[in-house]
Amino acid sequence: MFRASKVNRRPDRLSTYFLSNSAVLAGIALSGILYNVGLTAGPFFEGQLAQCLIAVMAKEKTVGDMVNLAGLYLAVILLVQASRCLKRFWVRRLANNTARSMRRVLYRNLVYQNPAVLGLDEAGSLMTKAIGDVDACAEGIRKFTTEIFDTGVVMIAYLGMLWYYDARLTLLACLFTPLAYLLAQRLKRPITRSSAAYKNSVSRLNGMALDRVTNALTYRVFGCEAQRDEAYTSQLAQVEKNAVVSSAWENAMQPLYNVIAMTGVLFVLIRGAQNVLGQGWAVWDIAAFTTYLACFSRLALKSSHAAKLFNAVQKARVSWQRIQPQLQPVSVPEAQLDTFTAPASLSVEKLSFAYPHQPPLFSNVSFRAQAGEIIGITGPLACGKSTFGRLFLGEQDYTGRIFINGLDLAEQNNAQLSQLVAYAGHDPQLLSDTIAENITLGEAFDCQPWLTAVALSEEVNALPRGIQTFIGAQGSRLSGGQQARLALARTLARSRPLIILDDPFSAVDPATEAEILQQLRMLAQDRIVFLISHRLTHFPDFDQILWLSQEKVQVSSHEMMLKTNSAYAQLFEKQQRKEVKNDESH
Ligand SMILES: Nc1ncnc2c1ncn2[C@@H]1O[C@H](COP(=O)(O)OP(=O)(O)OP(=O)(O)O)[C@@H](O)[C@H]1O
Repeated sequence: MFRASKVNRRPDRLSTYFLSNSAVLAGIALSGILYNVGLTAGPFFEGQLAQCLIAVMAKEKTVGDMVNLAGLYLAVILLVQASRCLKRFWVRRLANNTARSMRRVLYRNLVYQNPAVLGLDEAGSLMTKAIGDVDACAEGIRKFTTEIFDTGVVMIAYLGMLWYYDARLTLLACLFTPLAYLLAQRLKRPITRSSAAYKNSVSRLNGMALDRVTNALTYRVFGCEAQRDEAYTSQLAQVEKNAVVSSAWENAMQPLYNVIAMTGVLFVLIRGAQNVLGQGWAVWDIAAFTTYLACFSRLALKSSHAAKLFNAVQKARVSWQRIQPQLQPVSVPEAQLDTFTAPASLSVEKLSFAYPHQPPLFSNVSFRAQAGEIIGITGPLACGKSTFGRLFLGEQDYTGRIFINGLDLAEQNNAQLSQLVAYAGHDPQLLSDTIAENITLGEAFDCQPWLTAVALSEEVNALPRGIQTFIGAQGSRLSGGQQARLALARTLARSRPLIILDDPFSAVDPATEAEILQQLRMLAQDRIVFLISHRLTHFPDFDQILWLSQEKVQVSSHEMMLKTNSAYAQLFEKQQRKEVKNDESH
């Protein structure tokens, strides 16, 4: 169940992630200001200690005064460091919350996207790449937030201190800091470019690794392993090259920023000494000189960090730009409830479909069906049987209308559609999880009746871990027939008015097919079933037959089809003869 939080409303805006963490931000602000303003206590106490030492040597103060001062210094530093720990904790929490929110939005967007888009983009690798970007973004947010305080606030505090001691000297000595920023601005482009090139090459490499694992068998069978190896190695070399360039741009700049920002120290030493001698713009003692020098060097160091922060933000921006399009708001159901209670009804009116720039696959399909009916769908090879079934999943636009239980399918969103239609396609699409989890998908119900319905319970119960058996990636530890039956169990377990089964028995032997069909008849008494198949063995038992072809679309009973549709009659009789021959040969 997903709550309609701020993040769900505008997940494509970076500010959303900050706004939805206002309490955490308040914690960061409080501890951050305390820590960073407290940092100026360091130079102040160092100056006071230097002055005190001189006074002790001149016998104007005692060693006890010095120890008291050092004790106070220690207490203040402890307080400052405690604030630092708190600030780090809150910043980490902000990054974790952001990463979690982004991952959740990403996951939902991928899962609720049009399945056709998922098919094209390989959802798995898309997700892997996107998660890498989410992590980079969250890390960017963490660094940015940290540096806003550890660099921004602390620099203001140090500057205030310097200004207090000698405003004119501060202006002169700090002139070099903007120069370091200017340089950072100029180098923005090559740093962004090299970072983007590196990230893209890593993404491509990840995609190739995933492709090699997924299609390992195909590459082996077709003898293209060496070719794939070569392509992978060359991409790996490219990644290494890009990593070196990107890291060189990032790291080589730091010493340069440091040198530029520290140049002002020359003025501090000369004019500061003149101040102590009473010949400068201000009148200083040793404490003031020590404090000013310590403050300035820390400020210079911090300003060079600011340039580094800028690079980190640039990197995070590249990642953000890549994932932002995948973080669009989506409408998601409040809860996945089984809403179907009434007996099913279906009305298909003048349904026509053509893929873009292609002639119509079928035109003007019209028929009605009532609860308990099984409709066999067949036709010549590649006539559009699977496409017809998938139209009910809202994958493609069609002309004509489809009503399920009186609801116009075209007006339903993906979530509503999922409540009306259950589907099992060619590809079982099994999860790398247990048998039970593949049926329940996280819901709490008994999966035994569904295993029985697909004639799988005996085989599963014979396994040492029964329904808790892990089936491996894409069900690789099951046979093809077992995979198909498991996918079928998952589909049947969903109480939906329309069940679409696309060639569900291609990997199942005829006896098991007959057993499952018998079960299906009982289970689907209040539902409508589409059974898409080339194999017409059980079509005589079905309530209606839909014949699909470019030339002719026909809906009627099996008997009528035999009399009026010669193509159907020929196909059926040919299969009958083959089955008789097979029986005789056994
Ligand atoms: N996404 C697509 N874009 C364009 N054409 C497609 C697409 N998917 C399928 N086709 C084409 O549409 C036609 C029908 O495909 P479909 O898979 O629906 O037929 P089918 O009757 O189920 O096939 P089969 O007899 O192999 O089971 C085929 O010519 C196929 O190449």
